[in-house]
Amino acid sequence: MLREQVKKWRHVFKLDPAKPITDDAIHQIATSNTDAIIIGGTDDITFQNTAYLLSKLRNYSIPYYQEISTSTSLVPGFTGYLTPTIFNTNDAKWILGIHHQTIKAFGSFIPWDQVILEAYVVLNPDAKVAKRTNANTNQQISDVIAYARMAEWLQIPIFYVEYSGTYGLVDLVREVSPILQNTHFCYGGGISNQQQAEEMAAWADMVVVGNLIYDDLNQAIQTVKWIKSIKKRGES
Ligand SMILES: CC(C)=CCC/C(C)=C/CC/C(C)=C/CC/C(C)=C/CC/C(C)=C/CC/C(C)=C/CC/C(C)=C/COP(=O)(O)OP(=O)(O)O
Ligand SMILES: O=P(O)(O)OC[C@@H](O)CO
Ligand SMILES: [Mg+2]
Repeated sequence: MLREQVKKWRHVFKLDPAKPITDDAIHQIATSNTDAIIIGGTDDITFQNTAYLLSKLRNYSIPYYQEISTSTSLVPGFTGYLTPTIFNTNDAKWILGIHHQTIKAFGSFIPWDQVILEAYVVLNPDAKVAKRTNANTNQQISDVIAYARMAEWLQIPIFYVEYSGTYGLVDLVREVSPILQNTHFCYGGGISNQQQAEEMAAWADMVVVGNLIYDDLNQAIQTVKWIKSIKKRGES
């Protein structure tokens, strides 16, 4: 089951189809010992730019997942599909509304064993994803803990604390960490150096590195060893 594979991920790179990247950079990412590559972003994601990245990644044995942000950019051929639901918005369309429309359109063609739900809590008010989804980013730690409990209750495979574009609150990640037992705890946002990578890896099950790929590829590649060398919570 893909869902069981995903729960083993410790380090993941997120490639943005809207950003140019060289074949050499893709090669370095795909052979970096990361656990998986996610392809996704908020703006300017198209079938064409997603299919282009998929065509490059097909040369490698690493799992590659599409994180679906629009139904028109869905591309067949990925190892699996990550489907976000935004917990901290009042706008129902980003919770399960667009999902309903997409499921209605695709009907029996959906490969359900490849589709994995991610419960997002979006916390950087300046991120495009926060603006797009009308996220209520002004959350207390106790609010995020309650969202984490909901993800466990609903048996959602991934709980994603998303600070896209900025480094988040370690205290928040530390306090949410023990709540999640069966749901995989993902942190993403602003990882750009060893200290940040290690701090978040101590509490999150999985850390996502995105922008650093485009800002400083060599440093991004190093995050794999930094994150994987840290024992995560509960490990002796
Ligand atoms: C044939 C085939 C491939 C079939 C597969 C069909 C399939 C998998 C169906 C699944 C059905 C389903 C449930 C689909 C969901 C459809 C959908 C579009 C849902 C909406 C998802 C959603 C809430 C999107 C909001 C945006 C978002 C959360 C994007 C995720 C990526 C992300 C957080 C990027 C970070 O963005 P940011 O850094 O802010 O911005 P930039 O990177 O652009 O700067
Ligand atoms: O791009 P950064 O800030 O590294 O964030 C990674 C990921 O969580 C974005 O969805
Ligand atoms: Mg981004």
